[in-house]
Amino acid sequence: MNKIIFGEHIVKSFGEGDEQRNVLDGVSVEINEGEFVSVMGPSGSGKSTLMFALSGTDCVTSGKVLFEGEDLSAVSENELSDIRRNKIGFVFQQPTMLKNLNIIDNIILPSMRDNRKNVVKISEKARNLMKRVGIAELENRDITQVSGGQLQRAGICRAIMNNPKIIFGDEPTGALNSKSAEEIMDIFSDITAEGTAVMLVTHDAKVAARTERIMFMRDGKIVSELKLPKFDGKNIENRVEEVTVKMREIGI
Ligand SMILES: Nc1ncnc2c1ncn2[C@@H]1O[C@H](COP(=O)(O)OP(=O)(O)OP(=O)(O)O)[C@@H](O)[C@H]1O
Repeated sequence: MNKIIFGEHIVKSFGEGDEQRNVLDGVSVEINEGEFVSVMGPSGSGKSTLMFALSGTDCVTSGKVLFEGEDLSAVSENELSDIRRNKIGFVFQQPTMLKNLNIIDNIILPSMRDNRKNVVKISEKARNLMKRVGIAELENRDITQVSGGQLQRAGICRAIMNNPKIIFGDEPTGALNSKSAEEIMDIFSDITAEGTAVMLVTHDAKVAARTERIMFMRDGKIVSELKLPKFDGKNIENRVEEVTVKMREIGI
């Protein structure tokens, strides 16, 4: 399996002098093509900071992040923004969409930046993705005229427009009811089956239980990992129980 990301002994500190604190304290992590992974841990344990470090959003204080073998701290600003734009997708709890654009325009906007001439092709791709995630009929709606789950589906379409190698999700189902959350997790599962890796940061055992590898963080370190078989639609209760037991074990 191809390695997409390799983070080696990542340290990220904030503050100076006596105030300096390692929010990531020597984290090593590997994410492979098509892997579905999640990160859990108490509030403030460094989950989002890890996501920002692995995605090149934020630089690391020491250690390395290799993206498909390329050291993110050694590439130029332009190369880094190319990687972030074309190889990485982001999905947040609240999709950040522009209010004056309808759903499809919000989805295609980031792809248009490099490719103004291909608007027909890009729109066609967006329509296919919207169909796939069940929001085909909403393309002309204003972003205020759709549900939270539908908006999140649009956010996922936007994140996968450029066929990224990996999608990072920060509590992507945090604002959704349980049915919508499950549907979003089904979409992530499908995406990983096609080879795109997905890494989710979550507090929700049910979300983590859908992934295949759960990293548990505490005080800036990965203190434990749980591997689960690929989810086949069955026995979610047992998976949630396994995650919950592990959470209790490490005091989350
Ligand atoms: N830019 C920053 N400057 C200073 N401290 C920061 C900065 N970003 C994060 N921190 C601190 O780093 C620690 C880890 O933050 P992080 O957001 O990674 O935690 P988290 O595990 O994602 O928490 P939560 O579950 O609450 O989202 C926190 O104590 C936070 O206050």
